[in-house]
Parts: sequence; structure tokens; C-alpha cells
Amino acid sequence: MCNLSSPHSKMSLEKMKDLHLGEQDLQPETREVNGILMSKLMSDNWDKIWNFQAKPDDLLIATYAKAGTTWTQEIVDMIQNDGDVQKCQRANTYDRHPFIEWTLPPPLNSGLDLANKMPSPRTLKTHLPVHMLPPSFWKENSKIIYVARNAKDCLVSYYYFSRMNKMLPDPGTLGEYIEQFKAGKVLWGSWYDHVKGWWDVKDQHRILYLFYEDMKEDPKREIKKIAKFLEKDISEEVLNKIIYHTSFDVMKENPMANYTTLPSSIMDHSISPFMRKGMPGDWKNYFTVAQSEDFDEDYRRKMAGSNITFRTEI
Ligand SMILES: Nc1ncnc2c1ncn2[C@@H]1O[C@H](COP(=O)(O)O)[C@@H](OP(=O)(O)O)[C@H]1O
Ligand SMILES: O=[N+]([O-])c1ccc(OS(=O)(=O)O)cc1
Repeated sequence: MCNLSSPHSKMSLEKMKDLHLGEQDLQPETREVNGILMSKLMSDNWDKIWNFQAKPDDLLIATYAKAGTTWTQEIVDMIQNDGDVQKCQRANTYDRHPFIEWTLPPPLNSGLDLANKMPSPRTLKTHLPVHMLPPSFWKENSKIIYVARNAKDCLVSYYYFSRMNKMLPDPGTLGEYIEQFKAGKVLWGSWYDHVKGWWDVKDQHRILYLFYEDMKEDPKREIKKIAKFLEKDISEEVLNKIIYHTSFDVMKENPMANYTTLPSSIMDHSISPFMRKGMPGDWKNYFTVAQSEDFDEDYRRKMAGSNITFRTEI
């Protein structure tokens, strides 16, 4: 993991507090790139992101924000390390798996810096919609795991995350946020276009398309699917270890997976913990009946013509 050992080395994210940045420095100005809302820092860095050089042995974990990225990262890391928990504790989630488009003010490490420094084989993370993925991933035929989660749970999770993460725009009230989400005016754009866009290309590339609700319903089945996709044989014993180590309750207590090593000026877990509920159907505790009906009507319009189906509870 990166540290401050040399004056030229870039800093890891958890060192941000040492820069004495105030909240106003973190709360991002936003800007659209190809109609997709991004932080200004990401949009300024867009040419470099677009030209990122993927490699054939890269594995990319692609998701819409809050769809279960971190969970999938932990499962993948455990599979790749044959269930060795110690090895998976080597660094924070965000240093183990560079988040390619995530751009921070220098001297902090941006996702591209981390990715370019990382020896192969690399596992990378992105929230980019399919048409914005750097083309080298297609050219190099890198494997991609896409995870989708139902819109209402994604929305509630994203809302609480936007409240606690000072690097994301202030979401306002839940009612206001529902409108922003429906309009796709949140970072990384429209949930509807994201899940449909990746769904439409899944059979044309090496893409494993998974659902959060399936992972929750039967983690063993879904972990086996991931292992098969990664061409890894895992014993029943290792499989059970992975199920345990990547369960919500265990990950919630794992500082290398729960983002608690970041200063509270970045993520304030007292507002809402990163590992919040992990429960399909939790949206029912937040949407009013009227909000839900209105959301569903708009949803049907936006998803018409797609054969993708989601479960909003299990
Ligand atoms: N092991 C696990 N099992 C189930 N859900 C998990 C999980 N680890 C993280 N999550 C949930 O995944 C969401 C975060 O997604 P991401 O990693 O893409 O940002 C949060 O959802 P909630 O806010 O609904 O609890 C978080 O609690
Ligand atoms: O660690 N970060 O910089 C970070 C982590 C998560 C994140 O958002 S998320 O949608 O990927 O959870 C944004 C920034």
C-alpha cells in the first residue's frame, strides 16, 4: 500500500486528514461528461481515464454505485487468495482494487495511479456506464463481473452513502433525491441506463452478470459461479470460509473492508455506516406508499423494452 515514505510517493486516501482539507474542499463540484454526471476532478481527468490501458489478465468489477461492489471485491479477493483471510487483510479495499475513474486532488493517489503501479494480474473497480468504459477493456478482452441491484434498494443505499461520504454531492431530502435518481442526475448517471446497457452487451464479451439479491439469497451458489468464471477450483472448506468471511456481519467488523480507516472528514460513519443494512427490501422502511407508486410508474416506462427483471425483496 502506498505511504509517505518518500517525498515523491503519492498518498493513500486515509492520509487525507493530514492535508487538513476542510469539507468544502471535498464536496465535489460536478460536471457532465457525455451526459453523465461526474465529479469535476473526474471530468478534468477524463481523457486519461478513457485512454486507460487494460490488460488481458485484468479482472474488472463493474457496478452501479451501491450495488454490492465491496462485497463482490471481497469475494473475488478471497477466491483469488484461496480463502486466506490474512492475505485479504493486506490492505484496504480501495488499495487492493483500484477504482479506475476515481480522481482525488494531488498528492493523493487516484485510481489510475494505483492501477498503473499495480503488478498484474490486477482486479479493478468501476462504476462507469458501459458506453463510457475505456475501450482497451474490450480490445484486450479482459474479464468483467457486473453486479446489479434493484433500483429502490440501490437508491436508498446511495442516499445514505451520499449523506455520510463528503466526497459526494449533498443529496438533500429523500424526496429530493428520488427525483434526482429518476432523472439520472447523480454521479455515474442513470441507474436504468446502467443496468440495461451492461445487460445488453453481456453475451458479447467475457461478462458475468450477477444480481445482489441472488447473492444474498444463496451466497454459495453465486460464489461458485464467480469461482467458475475465474477458472478457480475451490474446495468445500474454502468455499465455506469465503461464505463466512464475506457475510455482512463479518465484513461489517472488518476494517479492511468497511471503510472505517478513512477519516471521518471523508466518511462519517456516525451519520450512516458504510456497512449499513445489507438487506434486500430495506427500501420499504423509507419510501412512502405514494413515493413507491410514483417510482414504479416511472420505472415501468424507463425499463419498457428490456427483458431484465429485478427482485425488490427476497
Ligand atoms: N457482505 C455483504 N452482504 C450484503 N450486503 C453488503 C455486504 N457488504 C456490503 N454490502 C452492502 O452493499 C452496499 C454498498 O455497496 P457498494 O459496495 O457497491 O458501495 C451497502 O448496502 P446498504 O446501504 O443497503 O446496506 C452495504 O451494506
Ligand atoms: O474510497 N473512495 O474514494 C470511495 C469509495 C467509494 C465511493 O463510492 S462507491 O459508490 O464506490 O461506494 C467513492 C469513493
